[in-house]
Amino acid sequence: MIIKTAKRLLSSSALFCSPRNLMSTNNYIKRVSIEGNIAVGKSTFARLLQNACPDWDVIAEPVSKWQNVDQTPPTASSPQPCTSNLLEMMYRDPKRWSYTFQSFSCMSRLRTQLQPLPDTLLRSRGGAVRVYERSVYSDRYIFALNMFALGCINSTEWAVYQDWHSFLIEQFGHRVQLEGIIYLRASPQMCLERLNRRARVEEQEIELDYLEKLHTRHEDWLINKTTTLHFEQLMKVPVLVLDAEVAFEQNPEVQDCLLSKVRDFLSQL
Ligand SMILES: Nc1ncnc2c1ncn2[C@@H]1O[C@H](COP(=O)(O)OP(=O)(O)OP(=O)(O)O)[C@@H](O)[C@H]1O
Ligand SMILES: Nc1nc(=O)c2ncn([C@H]3C[C@H](O)[C@@H](CO)O3)c2[nH]1
Repeated sequence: MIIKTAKRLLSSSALFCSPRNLMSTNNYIKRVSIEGNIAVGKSTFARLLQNACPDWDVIAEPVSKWQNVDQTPPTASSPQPCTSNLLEMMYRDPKRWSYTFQSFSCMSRLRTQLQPLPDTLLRSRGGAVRVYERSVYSDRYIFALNMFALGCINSTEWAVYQDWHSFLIEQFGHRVQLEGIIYLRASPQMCLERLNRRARVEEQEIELDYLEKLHTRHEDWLINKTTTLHFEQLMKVPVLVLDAEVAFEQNPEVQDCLLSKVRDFLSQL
């Protein structure tokens, strides 16, 4: 009877409905987002986490969706799907495309955060962990807010964005909450260096000033706590700050140190 009930709970979205995401008496799902400036190393760190903790469900930021927005479904007469690169459009003409970009990025993040848990995660012993690269919260409190401050989103667009963002987050409630945030922190200069080394074509025009503004947004939200937030639970989410200035990619000792900080953090959530 208990097993049947647990199976039903695990296989349904009821999993997300209780205040602490109860999976069974001793088992919780812990959802954590990795936040940080552009090119600080979130994807690299996410891959490191996935390799070190194969039981965890680590979900990448849906950048390729933004680079390939389907315009029309393929038909018999035109079998090649026609796509546009919204990331490139946003960087090329931010005043024209920032609102469109934020609505699409936020929707894609929401979809990601609402994805049902895979069976492997549900079976994991000692509690399930899901890690997202960024979240619906950084969409608003880092990027959209910054675009508004820069005048790339006008006040009507900002009011509309905030209205539907608040409505959706309130409607989905526990299903889109986070139990923790990992903040990868490095200087904007270091991020620019990594960004240039990575050389993503859409990002060629990004300047230090833009990364400095985004850095300040992260600091205000996650360290100084001066950003005005609109969700009570978000104000209380614990934040683990990791020094991402160090080159951890080729350094197993630094990797082990970072991983143990993450494990300790998760064990306390
Ligand atoms: N700790 C590190 N030390 C040195 N280089 C790094 C480090 N972390 C990442 N890199 C390199 O920096 C570049 C950017 O890393 P990555 O793509 O992981 O950044 P990101 O934070 O996911 O970027 P975005 O904000 O665009 O999603 C890559 O070339 C990666 O190899
Ligand atoms: N304007 C804007 N709003 C977002 O919500 C957002 N999220 C990510 N990005 C940019 C940063 C990297 O170039 C690239 C990959 O992270 O996409 C964003 N840009």
